Amino acid sequence: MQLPFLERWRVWRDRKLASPSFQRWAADFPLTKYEASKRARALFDITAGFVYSQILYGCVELGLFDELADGPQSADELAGKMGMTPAAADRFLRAAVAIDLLERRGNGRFGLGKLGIAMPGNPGIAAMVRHHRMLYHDLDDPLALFRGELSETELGRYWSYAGSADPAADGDERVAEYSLLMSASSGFVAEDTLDAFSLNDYRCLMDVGGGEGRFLLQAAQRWPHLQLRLFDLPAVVDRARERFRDAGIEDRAEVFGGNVKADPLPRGADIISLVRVILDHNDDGAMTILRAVRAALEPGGTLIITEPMSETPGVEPVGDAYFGLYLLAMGSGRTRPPHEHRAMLQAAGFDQIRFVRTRRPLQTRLVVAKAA
Ligand SMILES: CC(C)=CCC/C(C)=C/CC/C(C)=C/C=C/C(C)=C/C=C/C=C(C)/C=C/C=C(C)/C=C/C=C(C)/C=C/CC(C)(C)O
Ligand SMILES: C[S@@+](CC[C@H](N)C(=O)[O-])C[C@H]1O[C@@H](n2cnc3c(N)ncnc32)[C@H](O)[C@@H]1O
Repeated sequence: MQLPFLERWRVWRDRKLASPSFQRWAADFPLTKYEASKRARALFDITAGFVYSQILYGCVELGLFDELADGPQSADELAGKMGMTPAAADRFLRAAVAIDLLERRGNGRFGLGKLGIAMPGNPGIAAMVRHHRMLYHDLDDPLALFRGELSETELGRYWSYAGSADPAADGDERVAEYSLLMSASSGFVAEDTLDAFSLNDYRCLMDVGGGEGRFLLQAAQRWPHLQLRLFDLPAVVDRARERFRDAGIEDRAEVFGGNVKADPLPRGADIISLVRVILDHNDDGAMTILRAVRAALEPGGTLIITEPMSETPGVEPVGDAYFGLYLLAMGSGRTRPPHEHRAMLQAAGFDQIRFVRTRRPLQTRLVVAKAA
């Protein structure tokens, strides 16, 4: 069959672009050389990505960002703390400078660079970086992961509920680690969501899959009239209860332990939140959760879903490449594009579905819906 004209033109163009002689020409020609070098650099950075990640990991493991937050130091001063010879320390520090984690200062000293500067104030990022060792391990043979040839993955073990037939039976030690990581990293998600959507007109917020309660703690601070409820697996809610006690809000915050896929949710909240919850579940599980939420709301009650999504303009690699592979390694769930969220919400009995702009769509996107 003859291809349409546009397709034939694309085939011709791609053959041309693929040829090394054209690439050499394009790298010299004034009108194409900027784009040519941009593309070469982008492919190089993808190739080198793991190396850059390991440098970041090394900085975090060595506590370099906190160490240098108090002022710059030389390689000689840092070498002992890094457990390296001064020459090795110098090589490591130069590598970190090259990717903007650190910066050269006067007298051969090293300080925080324009990317590293964000690290000391955001300990959640360091926790995230550390736990990526498991992901790198699971991705050692990416095709084996896609072909389902790995009998077990490190991330699957870590996120115990992901592969568990009865997640509510999981013990304390299995949930402690991931709950802490989520709590440490939930700052941006909670802040950006609550800045984008006011809860001023609501009476009772129930956070389903609320982890250690960081989202509710932030909501409690902003809206002192709000009653709070947290629903999560039994071993997780024990940790949330402690947090609420420490924050002195135990009289406003009730906790409920259970399995959202099997147990009915308590009724009475006029708004329910699902924060980084739906993406963890395959379509059947996600629909079960949405239906359980619908059943817990009166008609007109509100649901907010806040999580990273697929097909997010400007940050496409985060939804599809990063979380796509992360969730595959975890053993369940996927990021979904907005139109799939909409269709699932409609099928679960919601209407007036709207997407609300968030500050950093890379971290989280927000959809609001009403129980029909
Ligand atoms: C000074 C002049 C001339 C100009 C100013 C220039 C300027 C604009 C400077 C800005 C400086 C500044 C304020 C920088 C701030 C930087 C920040 C806040 C950086 C934040 C970085 C955040 C990162 C790297 C977050 C990473 C998050 C990750 C990897 C999240 C992973 C989440 C996972 C794995 C979640 C799992 C949950 C599950 C299981 C999927 O449900
Ligand atoms: C990715 S974490 C998000 C935690 C928190 N919302 C946040 O953003 O930091 C997913 C949460 O859902 C909870 N969860 C997973 N499966 C569940 C189930 N079947 N029933 C109740 N909670 C569940 C987990 O225990 C965990 O706290």
